[in-house]
Amino acid sequence: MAGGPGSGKGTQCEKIVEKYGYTHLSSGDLLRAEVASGSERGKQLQAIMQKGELVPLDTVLDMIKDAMIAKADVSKGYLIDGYPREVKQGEEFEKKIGAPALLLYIDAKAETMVQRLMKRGQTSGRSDDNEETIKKRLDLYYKATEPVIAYYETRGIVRKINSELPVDEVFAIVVKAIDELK
Ligand SMILES: Nc1ncnc2c1ncn2[C@H]1C[C@H](O)[C@@H](COP(=O)(O)OP(=O)(O)O)O1
Ligand SMILES: [Mg+2]
Repeated sequence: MAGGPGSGKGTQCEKIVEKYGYTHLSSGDLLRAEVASGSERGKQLQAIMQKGELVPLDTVLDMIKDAMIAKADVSKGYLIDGYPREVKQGEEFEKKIGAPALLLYIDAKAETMVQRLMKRGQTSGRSDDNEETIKKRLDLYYKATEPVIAYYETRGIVRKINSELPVDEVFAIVVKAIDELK
């Protein structure tokens, strides 16, 4: 699953997990868990995320891979949220893990994403949900992450989802895209 910060990825993932029982892996959540553990690596990650930058590729990919392996026996499938963030991450994922079956592209306007993040920032406790970091995250999204979508478009696995709609309407489109796969 791809989409800008605040586009609604986490919200839709939660609903997908509820309906399909897939294993949800959010690269952001994995990284935040590492930060919360207070480890040395967590401290380095915190500094990078606070600036709205991308953490080193190998760190994220190893975390995702470990989490996938941990669930391999019981998983009905994996839902990966917020990764790849740049084309290089996508290429490495294919090499180390495999090719994804579907890319859900959760699409909202920049203005909408900023509004949602500012609102989320009132309660999320996320140190990157502030105006300055949000702006950097959006810039980075347009620069680094949008090309990822073009990369997967050439393989015909991208389904673009209009995330300007209310949550349940967005989810109805998501369900259609997933069910078409089966
Ligand atoms: N379709 C929608 N309509 C209105 N608000 C939405 C929405 N989808 C998500 N939101 C809200 C929930 C959150 O407070 C905020 C960001 O959503 P999120 O799921 O945390 O985004 P992401 O994981 O892509 O950063 O926007
Ligand atoms: Mg999220």
